[in-house]
Amino acid sequence: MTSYDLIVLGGGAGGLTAAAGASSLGAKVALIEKDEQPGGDCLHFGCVPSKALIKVANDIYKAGRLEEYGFSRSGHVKMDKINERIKHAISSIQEHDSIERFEKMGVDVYTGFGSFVSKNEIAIDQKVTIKGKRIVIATGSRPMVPQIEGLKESGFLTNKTIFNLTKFPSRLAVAGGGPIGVELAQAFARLGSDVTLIEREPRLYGKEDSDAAELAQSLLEKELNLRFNASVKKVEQHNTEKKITLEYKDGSAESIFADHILIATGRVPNSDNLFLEKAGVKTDNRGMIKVNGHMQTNIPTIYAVGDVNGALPFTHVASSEGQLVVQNAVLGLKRKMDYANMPWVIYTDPEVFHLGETEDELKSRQAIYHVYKTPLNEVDRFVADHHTDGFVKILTDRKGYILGAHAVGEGAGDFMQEVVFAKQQKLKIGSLSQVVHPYPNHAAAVQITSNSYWREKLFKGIVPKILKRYISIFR
Ligand SMILES: Cc1cc2nc3c(=O)[nH]c(=O)nc-3n(C[C@H](O)[C@H](O)[C@H](O)COP(=O)(O)OP(=O)(O)OC[C@H]3O[C@@H](n4cnc5c(N)ncnc54)[C@H](O)[C@@H]3O)c2cc1C
Ligand SMILES: NC(=O)c1ccc[n+]([C@@H]2O[C@H](COP(=O)([O-])OP(=O)(O)OC[C@H]3O[C@@H](n4cnc5c(N)ncnc54)[C@H](O)[C@@H]3O)[C@@H](O)[C@H]2O)c1
Repeated sequence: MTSYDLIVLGGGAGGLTAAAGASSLGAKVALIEKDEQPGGDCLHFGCVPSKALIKVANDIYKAGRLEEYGFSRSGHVKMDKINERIKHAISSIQEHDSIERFEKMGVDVYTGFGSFVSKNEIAIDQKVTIKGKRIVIATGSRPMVPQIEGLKESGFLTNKTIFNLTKFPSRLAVAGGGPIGVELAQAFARLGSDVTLIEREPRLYGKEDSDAAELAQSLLEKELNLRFNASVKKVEQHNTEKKITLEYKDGSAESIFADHILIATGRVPNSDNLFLEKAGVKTDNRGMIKVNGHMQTNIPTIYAVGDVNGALPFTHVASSEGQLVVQNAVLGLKRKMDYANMPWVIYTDPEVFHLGETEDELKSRQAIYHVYKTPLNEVDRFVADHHTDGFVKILTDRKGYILGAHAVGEGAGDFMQEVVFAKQQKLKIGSLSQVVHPYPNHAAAVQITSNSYWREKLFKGIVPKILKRYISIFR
């Protein structure tokens, strides 16, 4: 039986980072991936195809605005051309995640389904068994499909199938208003679909700061048919269309009609079928493999990273956890994950940026905090661009240390990055004021927000009194 320093189960964002990192340090590493090509959900069915689709959708939508300047636009979306763009993005990025590249790094790549035989042995397709001193579970998650009458019989889409449509859906129903639901609903609406988004809760962007959620939702309302406090009760196929019966929390019902229904109601971890019980690894009642801050499961030599551990289901989180595991499992360090500095972005247009605590979270822990907020109509570049929907909001403690930062705005996912740096480096908000921003860039929104910290400091309290006195003496 071949023995390894590290076996990595799953070749997505988390697993690939762990395998590459461990191998670069000289460890003997095995990577097991069930699909033909590594890359995981993000590359094949998630971030990459969705962002390729969003780009096309936004380009087409914005081209429609050219009518304001006397241009005219006509025609229909060609699904095959969109699919080509998506496939091109996937195949170009696939090169970084290819089996060949990992083999060149010295990693032994096994293609097959891995499952536990014991706490240090993994069987691949129940044919070959390999041994590992340490094992990393990085098997990701899959769509959670609720039990809905007639859904399976009528057929439905998930993120695994929506990027392969051959015919453009003129009417699309989307169940679930989380990041997957809102991003794809807006993209299809901008391509020309009549989209109805069905959300069980009373609002969208449930994990976002209330100000950001409220604004982003009000903007989406202009493009989508939104149904709140509603879930899908029944789906019936009538010739080429689906009749979708919605049930509201107040007991009322409504029927809508669509060509397709996308299910985006959450995720389930890929922890079943791994025979975790043979290794003694425990999961919680949702099947998430619970880990401590060092990413260790209840069996200290077995680690779990990425969506499967249920912490934060994002690609950059899976990669950061994979990096940390290399330090702990290969170098024997005791590093801990720092989720407080983990940003995320919902790529609707405008984008919604999130870092650290929201104002609601600060209120509920009765923290003393300050709010510095700039609407984008006070930022020259956004005014010139005619993109003033949005704001930057930075929340600090009494001393000016950043507790949270939230923004809505075109490009917010990029222009807010300097706040992530400042928070991670434990810098005060005032330090962002001292960074020179070339006029008139978008990130100036951050500088203007931090300037208000200085204004408050200089023009309130004891400082203005001292200053006045000093100037009068100086005169
Ligand atoms: C539509 C969509 C859009 C998204 N957009 C973003 C985004 O913009 N930004 C962002 O940060 N996140 C985004 N995400 C989330 C992101 O895709 C996930 O958080 C990320 O892929 C998690 O990485 P992972 O390594 O945990 O799992 P995955 O990337 O899913 O990798 C798990 C791998 O394990 C393999 N596997 C599973 N079981 C076994 C087994 N028993 N044996 C062998 N191999 C196995 C799978 O085939 C897969 O390749 C998006 C998700 C979706 C669905
Ligand atoms: N831009 C990004 O970084 C990005 C994009 C897409 C996905 N993701 C990641 O993938 C994860 C999964 O995304 P998701 O949107 O599938 O899940 P989610 O759990 O974040 O959202 C699911 C939504 O569906 C609603 N819902 C659940 N059951 C329902 C029902 N029966 N009827 C109507 N609504 C229902 C929930 O209230 C929730 O709002 C996200 O949490 C996110 O971390 C990230």
